[in-house]
Amino acid sequence: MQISFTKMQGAGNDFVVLDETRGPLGLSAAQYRWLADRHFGVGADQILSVRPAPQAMAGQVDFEYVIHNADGGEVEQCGNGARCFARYVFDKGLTRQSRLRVLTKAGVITPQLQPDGRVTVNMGRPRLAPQEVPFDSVGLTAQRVGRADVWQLPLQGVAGLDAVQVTVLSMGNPHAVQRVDDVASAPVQQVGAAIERHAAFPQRVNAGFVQVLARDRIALRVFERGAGETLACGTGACAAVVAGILWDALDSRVDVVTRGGVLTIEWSADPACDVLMTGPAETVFEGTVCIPELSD
Ligand SMILES: N[C@@H](CCC[C@H](N)C(=O)O)C(=O)O
Repeated sequence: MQISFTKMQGAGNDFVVLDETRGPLGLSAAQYRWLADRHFGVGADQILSVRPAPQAMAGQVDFEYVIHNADGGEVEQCGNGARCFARYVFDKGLTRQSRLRVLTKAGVITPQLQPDGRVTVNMGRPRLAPQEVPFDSVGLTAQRVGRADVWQLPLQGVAGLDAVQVTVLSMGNPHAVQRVDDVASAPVQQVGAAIERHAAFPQRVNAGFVQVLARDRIALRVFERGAGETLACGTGACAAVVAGILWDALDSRVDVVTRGGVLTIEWSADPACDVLMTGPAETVFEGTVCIPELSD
């Protein structure tokens, strides 16, 4: 099957974007994996499928978008992807609105194109209750840091560590955030992979490593569920800032320095309030590709 695609990136987190506004392409998980493969396919951290608003929600949302990780699994939310999505539908002439209501698996988000080319997305409220992550805290102990629970997560000797301390929350997708002294030398690969598949996270988890540089600036690396370490993770940046504010280590507007660029996150510290994320979203190239017949 031959398909057209657009390659995009937001702070170096890269995407293959597929236009499914005229009907679903019906790709299998193996075909998503193939598209994401950097050696045999196009190469991406995630695949974004752009769909029309479902009929039952016409008038309430403008579009729907579906996210698949590089491992082929469908997931709930993607911050950098949400910005690329908004840039894509506007630049392709699929809408003339600069503010959109977009249905995702985790609910409705509202991206807004900014005059400087960046995109701000209202990512909704953070979900802090363990069952909403989901996070199975049975048998684990927590300590209170500021207003956050910091859980002792056993690792059984991964990277020489018995346990790591994480704050757990959902931005529509699950995150476990830990504070480190030096993010550059943090064992993100080994510890991130162990946290991603830790038994306490029944749907696996994205693992964030945060170095607090100032009350309005952090450095962040994220080992993403289903994709490994990426150059930036938008929901990971939101989760890190929410955790840092709850630890009383950050103010309400924070620049997040990732390996691929800077994202600005705003949150008022009220759990009922939404998190705002602002950052870049750019098209890299367009192409067509012949996808092999692959089933799972
Ligand atoms: N890169 C994304 C997050 C993509 C999904 C994530 N790997 C998950 O499995 O939840 C972002 O920018 O938020």
